[in-house]
Amino acid sequence: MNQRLAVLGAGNMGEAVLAGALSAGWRASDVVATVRTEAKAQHLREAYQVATTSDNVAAVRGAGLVLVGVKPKDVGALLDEIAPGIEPGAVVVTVAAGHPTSFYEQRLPAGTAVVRTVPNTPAAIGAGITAIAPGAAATDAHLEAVEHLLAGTGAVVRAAEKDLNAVSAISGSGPAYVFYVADALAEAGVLLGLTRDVARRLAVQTLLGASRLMDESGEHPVLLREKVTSPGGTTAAALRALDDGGVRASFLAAAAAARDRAHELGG
Ligand SMILES: NC(=O)C1=CN([C@@H]2O[C@H](COP(=O)(O)OP(=O)(O)OC[C@H]3O[C@@H](n4cnc5c(N)ncnc54)[C@H](O)[C@@H]3O)[C@@H](O)[C@H]2O)C=CC1
Ligand SMILES: O=C(O)[C@@H]1CCC=N1
Repeated sequence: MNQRLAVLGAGNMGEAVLAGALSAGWRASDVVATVRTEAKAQHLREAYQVATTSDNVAAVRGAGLVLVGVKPKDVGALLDEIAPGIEPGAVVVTVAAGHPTSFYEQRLPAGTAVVRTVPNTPAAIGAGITAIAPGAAATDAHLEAVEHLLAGTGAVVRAAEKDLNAVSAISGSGPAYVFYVADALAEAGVLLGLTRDVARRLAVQTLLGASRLMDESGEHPVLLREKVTSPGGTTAAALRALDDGGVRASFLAAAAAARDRAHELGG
């Protein structure tokens, strides 16, 4: 498989993967990204010195790695468009939610290796986590090539394809849950009379510090929570209010809703 990379749809995720590939050592001269607007093309050329085009078929010709970065609703038409241009031996890597690898295999030349991935937006700063799963024709060597492609975006884990919609519900959508909590915490500070600026800084730095503490200490979140929660103290009063509000149950329902929606998007 050659090292030429075609990124089809360089939006939030496509651009993050592109940036990660470059930071992992990919040569900009080996990358082409497809775009729909000249403004986006100019941004990509200036920020990354990669080639850009609006022609998906031209982009996949000569590419050993093809990244599908469009929305789930646009994947089918894109695959029909590029199928005649796919190089023998190319690996098609997708970030799109929902569609199983069989959806790609039915539309691409017989025997095309497909690797389905679930990334998340912290990939843009090299702090993401991506789960990858092979389609029917993808070998261990193909998975290793995708791990190399994604190395600059953060952690990469292998998963069974049947679990990818659950992964999407936890880590794919997860950053949105965290931003939701950050916003709610900051608004709570405003309710208590803090300025918006101070409330936002307190919320963001608290999430950052707590995340680093979980990571660096390796301690279970329950133990860390207990260390904050003095018997009869303020945190216990707050946690009771969260439980009364059904927050834990809401997270369970939210994850199940995201998993089910991914299944729907996959047709
Ligand atoms: N945003 C996220 O947190 C995550 C997104 N995903 C998946 O990543 C995919 C992309 O999502 P985003 O990057 O957020 O969307 P986005 O809308 O930012 O990016 C999609 C890009 O594809 C372009 N595009 C659409 N049709 C095209 C075509 N035929 N040829 C070339 N370019 C085309 C659009 O102009 C846009 O720039 C989706 O399938 C989504 O399910 C997966 C995990 C996380
Ligand atoms: O909301 C979505 O559909 C995509 C998939 C996971 C995160 N964002």
